[in-house]
Amino acid sequence: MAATSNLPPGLEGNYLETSTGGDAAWLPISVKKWYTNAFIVHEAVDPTTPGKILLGYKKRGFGAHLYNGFGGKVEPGETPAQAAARELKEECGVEAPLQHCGSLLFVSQSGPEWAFQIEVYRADEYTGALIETDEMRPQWFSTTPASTDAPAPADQGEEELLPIPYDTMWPDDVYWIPLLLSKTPFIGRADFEIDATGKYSMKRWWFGVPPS
Ligand SMILES: Nc1[nH]c(=O)nc2c1ncn2[C@H]1C[C@H](O)[C@@H](COP(=O)(O)OP(=O)(O)OP(=O)(O)O)O1
Repeated sequence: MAATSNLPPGLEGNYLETSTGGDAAWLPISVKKWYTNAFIVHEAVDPTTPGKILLGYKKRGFGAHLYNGFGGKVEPGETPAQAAARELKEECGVEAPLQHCGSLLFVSQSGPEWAFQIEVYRADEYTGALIETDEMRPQWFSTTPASTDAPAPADQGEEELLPIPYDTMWPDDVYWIPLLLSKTPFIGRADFEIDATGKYSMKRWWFGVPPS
């Protein structure tokens, strides 16, 4: 991993680069808005009980038709941790002992002028019953990478899960979800351009982890 000399503007601290790309100039940051994103992850127990991650299919609004964690705006008077817990409950009905695991900065100039500061949380367990809401349809995915030859789960009443659907997620997710899964703290920044069809494409990105 490379040293931190190329940390993008808007990120601070001592971090080692894990991935970077794109050759556009970093966009200026005007208004920063705080958001949250929360994930439930069940670790693999053994080869027949692989790990799984809970994602939600966003049914409307920003990021509609993409799978993501559960989250939204931090409201005035709330801490990001409080907002993460509230959004998780509102969007899929459950409560969880969320732990902060990463901070992400997403910047775009085309469309509404925004810089999203997203605090990312993860929990190993949850309480309550998962429900589909107007905003999100929850779905479990396997955390076993699609390319490995791991055996399919044994037929013990366990549903067979699809791999994480990176093709139907924000394009930055593939760079930091593996860090979330391995419980490695992370930070990152990604700059986006919106094309004529309204699709966000990533023009420059950088992700990193603290030195071990
Ligand atoms: N590039 C990106 N990659 C990613 O993985 N998640 C992103 C992202 N850009 C935004 N998000 C997440 C953060 C947050 O969980 C969600 C946006 O939240 P919402 O659409 O729920 O926000 P709203 O403005 O609707 O807020 P609420 O009304 O409070 O839910 O999208």
